[in-house]
Amino acid sequence: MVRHRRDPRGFGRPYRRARGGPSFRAVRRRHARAGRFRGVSAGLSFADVACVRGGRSLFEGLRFALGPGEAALVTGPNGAGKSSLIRIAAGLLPPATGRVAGDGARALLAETAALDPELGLAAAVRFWARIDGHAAAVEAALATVGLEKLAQVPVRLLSTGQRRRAGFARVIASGAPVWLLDEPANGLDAGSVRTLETLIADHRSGGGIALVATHLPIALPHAQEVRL
Ligand SMILES: Nc1ncnc2c1ncn2[C@@H]1O[C@H](COP(=O)(O)OP(=O)(O)OP(=O)(O)O)[C@@H](O)[C@H]1O
Repeated sequence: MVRHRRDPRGFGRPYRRARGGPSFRAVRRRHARAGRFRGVSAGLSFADVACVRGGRSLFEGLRFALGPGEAALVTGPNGAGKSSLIRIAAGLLPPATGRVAGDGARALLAETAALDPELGLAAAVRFWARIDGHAAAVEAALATVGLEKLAQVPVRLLSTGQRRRAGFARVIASGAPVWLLDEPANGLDAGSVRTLETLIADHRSGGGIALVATHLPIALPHAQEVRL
């Protein structure tokens, strides 16, 4: 007899494992983890923000507001200022004018993963997770991005896509409700992009926020579009 179990993500239909897809237990675990922001307020807003770099105005009057479970997709041609916008959101670059406000810790996935190349992967991610007070979250974060078998491998030996996923593990392990993702799909194969989309969806369904700058297609259902 086939036992149908309700989809743990609450889609109201039985969970059917796709070929090569995650097991029921894995999905349920991931979903439970993603639910950790319920009841915690998260927010991110830009009010009339302008950005000037090297004396050149990149954008001005930028406004948007994200609440729990929401996402924004930042798009635009090369040099439009997508990375600059993410850096402003992360507090690494001051806006020329306007105000950025929000609730909850922010985690940044930038072009470089900022992981010590000489350390083993788990140790390198743990370095940041400790600072964020979530050292115990590293193992699960590596498993979530499918890198658990490479935990002892020095970061410098990882492939481009693996390094990207390692950066994502760092974001997950931070426990921050606000994710700032700069070109998260760069270097990822098609399967890893699907995983990335699922992780962002899980994060949002748990009340997290995602601000995503990308020039590659990423499915972000019901996201606001910020076009530069
Ligand atoms: N530190 C800096 N000093 C001066 N100008 C800078 C600095 N960093 C970036 N810029 C300029 O700001 C502009 C926007 O750069 P940014 O990286 O934000 O664009 P982007 O939209 O992310 O581009 P891409 O799609 O190519 O990644 C570029 O013209 C870049 O040369």
